[in-house]
Amino acid sequence: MLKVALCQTLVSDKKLNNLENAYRKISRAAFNGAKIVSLCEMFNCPYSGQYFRINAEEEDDSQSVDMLKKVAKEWQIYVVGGSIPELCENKVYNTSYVVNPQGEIIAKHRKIHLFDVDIQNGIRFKESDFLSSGNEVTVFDTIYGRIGLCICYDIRFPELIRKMSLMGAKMVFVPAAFNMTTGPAHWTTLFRARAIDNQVYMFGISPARDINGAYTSYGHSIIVNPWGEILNEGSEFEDIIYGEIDLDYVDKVRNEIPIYSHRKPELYNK
Ligand SMILES: NC(=O)CC(=O)C(=O)O
Repeated sequence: MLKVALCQTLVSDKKLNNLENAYRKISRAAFNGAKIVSLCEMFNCPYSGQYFRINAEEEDDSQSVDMLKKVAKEWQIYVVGGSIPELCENKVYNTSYVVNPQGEIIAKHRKIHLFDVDIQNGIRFKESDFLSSGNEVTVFDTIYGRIGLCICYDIRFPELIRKMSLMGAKMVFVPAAFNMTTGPAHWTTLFRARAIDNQVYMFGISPARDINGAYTSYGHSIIVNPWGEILNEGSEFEDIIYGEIDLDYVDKVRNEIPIYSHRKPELYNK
């Protein structure tokens, strides 16, 4: 069994506080036996357009990435570093870095699909006013197997998670920040659906809810198994959500319902 932890942190506009809080939460999760620990989307600044560029960091000169490397090495764990605003050639990306137990970056995902929505009587958000989009599907290898990684709105594109699964991922991490319109409506269903679709473990990692913040996150960080069952789910408050993962269970479910050998992509992959 593999212990995984999701750190649902309360993110403020004080970057150093966010980094210290993330460092403490990751350390506590590792002390409690977690071997893979993940943070939420935009763990170093609020998930709101006006904060992205002023908090953006270049990969080679990043307090946030340095913290991830330090804590991963200290505790000999994998850290999925939620996401941060990444500055590169004057563009800002919503980027997740993954660090191995040696403190090295082993993967980097730039959010592919930007959250541009306008929901009547609900949320209006235009991420593309502030951010540029990534264009790569991200999987990475660990001693526990291959893992997929995407960010928040990316989960709404089933083809993306299917692609990661076809590339060999048995677990998919999704640092995310759903809100009070789409969270109650879609969060749980999306994670359960992608888990059942692809027979993978799905991990959703949200910031804690800040009702006074510029953007109110839903919270409810979640772990779903390949059968679509919720193994653990947080509340709206700060917390660490743990799950015991059995990767043989992925194979068991895939043998019982062999969708990968039954699929007929020639009919629908046009
Ligand atoms: N914030 C996002 O990127 C996505 C989201 O909140 C949603 O899909 O709903």
